[in-house]
Amino acid sequence: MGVVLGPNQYGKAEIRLVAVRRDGDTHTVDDLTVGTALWGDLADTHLTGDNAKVLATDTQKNTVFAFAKQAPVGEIEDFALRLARHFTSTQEAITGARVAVDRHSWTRIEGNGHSFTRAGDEKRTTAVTVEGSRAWVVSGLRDLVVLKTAGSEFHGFPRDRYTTLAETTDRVLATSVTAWWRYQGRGIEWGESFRRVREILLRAFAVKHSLSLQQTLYAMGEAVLLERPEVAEVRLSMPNRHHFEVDLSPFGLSNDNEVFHAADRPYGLIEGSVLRDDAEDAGSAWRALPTH
Ligand SMILES: O=c1[nH]c(=O)c2[nH]c(=O)[nH]c2[nH]1
Repeated sequence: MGVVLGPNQYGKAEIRLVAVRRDGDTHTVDDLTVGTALWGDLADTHLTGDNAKVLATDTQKNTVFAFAKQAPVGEIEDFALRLARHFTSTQEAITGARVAVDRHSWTRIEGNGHSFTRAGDEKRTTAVTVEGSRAWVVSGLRDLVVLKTAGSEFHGFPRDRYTTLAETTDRVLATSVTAWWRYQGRGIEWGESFRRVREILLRAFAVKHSLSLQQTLYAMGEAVLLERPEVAEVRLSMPNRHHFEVDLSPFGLSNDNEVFHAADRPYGLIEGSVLRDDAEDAGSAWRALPTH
């Protein structure tokens, strides 16, 4: 029997970077979590411990901080592309790099140039992969929590001996959306595209009369692809945040779809991707994409 080294990569995960830019008393905060991953000719370190080709993960972390000083962070896609290209172009052994960035948003406290409030849990994300002269960009968002109190049904599912779930034609539908979308083409306005895709996802969630969260997922992905030519594929992960009608009959009260127990676990987890049938090949776009 022989043993060989399989696919591998290494980098620094969850680098917490906060960069403040000051324009007089008007300050801007870039609050990012950055992850790097490099791959290439790295058999030696695994097989013999020879580290001659291993750019230390500590150096990768330092590079992220230094880049934030040397130029404004700007759009997270551009920041990630600059870093990934730096690693692949300066280290001969490194043939590929993925840089993932989450942006945590801060909202200015009205009337004050240097005080902020955390805008909630939602994060804007990107994961950029560079191999040689090629680059792939997968951007998205995480923890966008949405809820609707009408326009959601769930029925017609099989009833076997273990089924207790009641059919419903009027339920509360809630989820925390994680979305990734893969870009194709050139000259993309990252910020504008992000804002438009986010709007489209929200509108589709709100407007689509839902017979299942799966149907809503497809409608959300489809809406993005119909309106945004720069997007080749959308992947969605949506936990079903169940809202169970509480039985108030022990208290002599009726419950006419008004009072719910919002259960946090377990939850249904509905995931899927929607793509153009003529999408550009995904190449290495999804390689090593962090899914947490
Ligand atoms: O939209 C839903 N999809 C399911 O697959 C499912 N399963 C379940 O118990 N409730 C729901 N709701």
